[in-house]
Amino acid sequence: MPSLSKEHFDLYSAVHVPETHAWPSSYLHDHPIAGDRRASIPVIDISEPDAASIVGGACRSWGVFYATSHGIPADLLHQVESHARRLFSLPLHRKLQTAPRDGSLSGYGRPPLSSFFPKLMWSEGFTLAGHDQLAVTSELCPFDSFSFCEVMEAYRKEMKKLAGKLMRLMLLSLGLDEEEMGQVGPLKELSQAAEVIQLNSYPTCPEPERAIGMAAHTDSAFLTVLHQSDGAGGLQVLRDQDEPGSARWVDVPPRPDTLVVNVGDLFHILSNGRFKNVRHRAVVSRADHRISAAYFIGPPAHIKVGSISKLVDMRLGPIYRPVTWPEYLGIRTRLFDKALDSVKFQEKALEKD
Ligand SMILES: C=C1C[C@]23C[C@@]1(O)CC[C@H]2[C@@]12CCC[C@@](C)(C(=O)O1)[C@H]2[C@@H]3C(=O)O
Ligand SMILES: O=C(O)CCC(=O)C(=O)O
Ligand SMILES: [Fe+2]
Repeated sequence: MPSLSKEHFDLYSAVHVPETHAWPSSYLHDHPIAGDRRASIPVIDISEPDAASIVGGACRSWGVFYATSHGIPADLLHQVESHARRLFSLPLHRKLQTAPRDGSLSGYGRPPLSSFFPKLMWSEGFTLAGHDQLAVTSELCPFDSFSFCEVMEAYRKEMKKLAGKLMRLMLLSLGLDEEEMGQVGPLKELSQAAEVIQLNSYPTCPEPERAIGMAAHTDSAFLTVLHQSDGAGGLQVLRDQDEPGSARWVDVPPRPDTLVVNVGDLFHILSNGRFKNVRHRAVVSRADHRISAAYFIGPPAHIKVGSISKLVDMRLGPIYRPVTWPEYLGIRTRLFDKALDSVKFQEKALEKD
């Protein structure tokens, strides 16, 4: 069993933020927090007839929106959340027993972005990827692994249907017709799509102004659908489309009956840069133990994602070279924030270094 070193400080009983988890204020306050009402994330009823153009507008300008009429049963969302709470409330040594092994992504541990920062984040994660879910969870909680796995599998299926609808709206807004949509892009091999569920736990923090729940990043997949528990919230997105130097963190608080949808790097590539791969982070609070469940959808492992040819200026060519999701994840493991730049045609040299 891995040892319980200070690397695995128990966040749930903390009365102060140790140095290992104290982030420099220059990092935490790199941009101001938006205070004005204009900075509010679009809320979109995705069942409306004109949803595609509104979704397209939100993806271009924000890279994130709230979806209503999403069709995921409220009861399922509650069950996912309560199973996640129960999982994270297990003793640390039990959770560590499920740390990913033998190349698997699934299990308890720090998300990959953690290795790019000298400080630890005020959160715990549990990743469920592909068909190895059951093995991991039956080891973790033998007493109720069946219901945990059933709930997560039901969640995955519902989320996949929703992701299909969302990607259809996004592609429609980019000018693809029904026939083109079936031939190119994420809908072509939807049944084989790669999916990952990431459960995140952000325990209450005695000094929230010194810690970060999840450091700033973009997601790598096509898109992410996020359910967050009620309460103070914590998700923030970087709004950076105005004049240079005016970027601001905007709160994305929980709203009843809505899910948060954000554009990932691969949809940014697919749209040849039209959709914003939104940078986001999670802050923590003194009062709320927050849970989030992120669903990521990407192409099947063997499919290369390149820009849709209709969206490419023939004189300039595509901005990015085509990549598979596993290849791109590998690049991110080495370059993190610079991964997208490294697959830009103009900047190929970076990745060769
Ligand atoms: C498929 C994946 C996407 C992800 C890396 C991972 O292998 C599994 C966890 C995902 C996650 C969740 C937290 C933020 C993030 C950047 C990270 O470090 O781990 C994402 C990764 C991603 O979007 O690339
Ligand atoms: O918990 C959140 O609000 C953000 C989680 C997130 O960004 C992720 O899992 O990629
Ligand atoms: Fe994320």
